[in-house]
Amino acid sequence: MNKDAKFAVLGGGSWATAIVKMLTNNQKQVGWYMRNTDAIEHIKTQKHNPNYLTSVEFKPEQLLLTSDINEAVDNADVLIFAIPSAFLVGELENLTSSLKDKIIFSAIKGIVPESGLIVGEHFHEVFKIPFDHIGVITGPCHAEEVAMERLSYLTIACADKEKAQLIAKNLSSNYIKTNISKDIIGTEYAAMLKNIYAIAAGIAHGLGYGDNFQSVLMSNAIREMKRYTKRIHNLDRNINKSAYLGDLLVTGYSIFSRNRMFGNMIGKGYTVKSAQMEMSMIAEGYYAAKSAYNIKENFSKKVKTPIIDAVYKVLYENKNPKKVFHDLTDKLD
Ligand SMILES: NC(=O)C1=CN([C@@H]2O[C@H](COP(=O)(O)OP(=O)(O)OC[C@H]3O[C@@H](n4cnc5c(N)ncnc54)[C@H](O)[C@@H]3O)[C@@H](O)[C@H]2O)C=CC1
Ligand SMILES: O=C(CO)COP(=O)(O)O
Repeated sequence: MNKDAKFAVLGGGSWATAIVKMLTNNQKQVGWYMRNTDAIEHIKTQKHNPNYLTSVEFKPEQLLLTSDINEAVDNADVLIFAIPSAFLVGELENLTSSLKDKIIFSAIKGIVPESGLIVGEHFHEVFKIPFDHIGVITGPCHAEEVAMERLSYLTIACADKEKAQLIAKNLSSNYIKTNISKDIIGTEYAAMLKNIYAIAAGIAHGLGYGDNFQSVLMSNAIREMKRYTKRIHNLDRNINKSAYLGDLLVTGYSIFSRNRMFGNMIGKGYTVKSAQMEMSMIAEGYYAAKSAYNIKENFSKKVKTPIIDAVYKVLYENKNPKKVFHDLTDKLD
């Protein structure tokens, strides 16, 4: 593993901006691909992303900004994808450069809707990237708190420990601590599932349920996550670790969570469409609810997922949230 590996971040949203900030603490130069050419010009002249985490100041000479995905890929060894899952396939359609020998890390917390695969699996299946060249960057970590340099912990999962250590080292700083993990499948599924549970927490809040119920919801959510991830990939994992329970809690409770915010609007009576239009950011759990529901419907041996089912009914079957959550309360303990 080349210790001088060059990094590129792909994406122009809040998480990509936060990751670039973390990397610039350790790398002389970081590649940064985003579609928006106006934003690129703004970063070059005004030193900050005009649309996301505007308080984060960059040194433009440290950034290799480009709106050409191939240029970013060609100039880097390690590619960190932070494009929302719903737009990943569209972005990858522009790719003509080879991904062979590249190390691909996903910071995306979702399922690729077109393939129904988590991002690592998608790169493995579609681009034939070997699993030891694929990894996951997960939280609990909100981009907004990285911008404020509030102490945060990341988990870096990869089958190849050396690669996980390299990524961890390059993201670390006085406000970022890192753990490494081998559970690439489990951490990725957990990161996708917790977004659905955060939507549930938001709906419950919007409907007027209080903290007492929220804690029961979260307690049931972690058990549901454990059952689901075990059925997907039966590994002896400690579901109480930060990458699983920690990420569920921060997304379920934080004021920065877009998934919770989205759910809250639904609980308050917004339609799905109007809630999405109201938000200038992505709630991955909206897409994940459909994919996670469809995946588990195809499990040969059924797994009990009352919370995913409830969110799916509200978002995709246009069922009344009040009635669905009333029914859900009888299924929790
Ligand atoms: N924001 C956070 O704190 C964290 C986010 N993540 C994950 O990072 C991924 C990216 O999310 P954020 O950066 O937070 O999103 P965001 O909501 O901040 O930004 C959305 C991004 O999507 C782009 N976009 C919008 N429409 C598009 C289209 N049609 N085609 C291509 N791109 C389009 C926007 O230009 C923008 O770059 C998600 O999977 C999210 O779950 C993971 C950990 C923390
Ligand atoms: O993954 C996250 C925190 O770890 C971000 O969650 P939201 O997308 O709900 O803001």
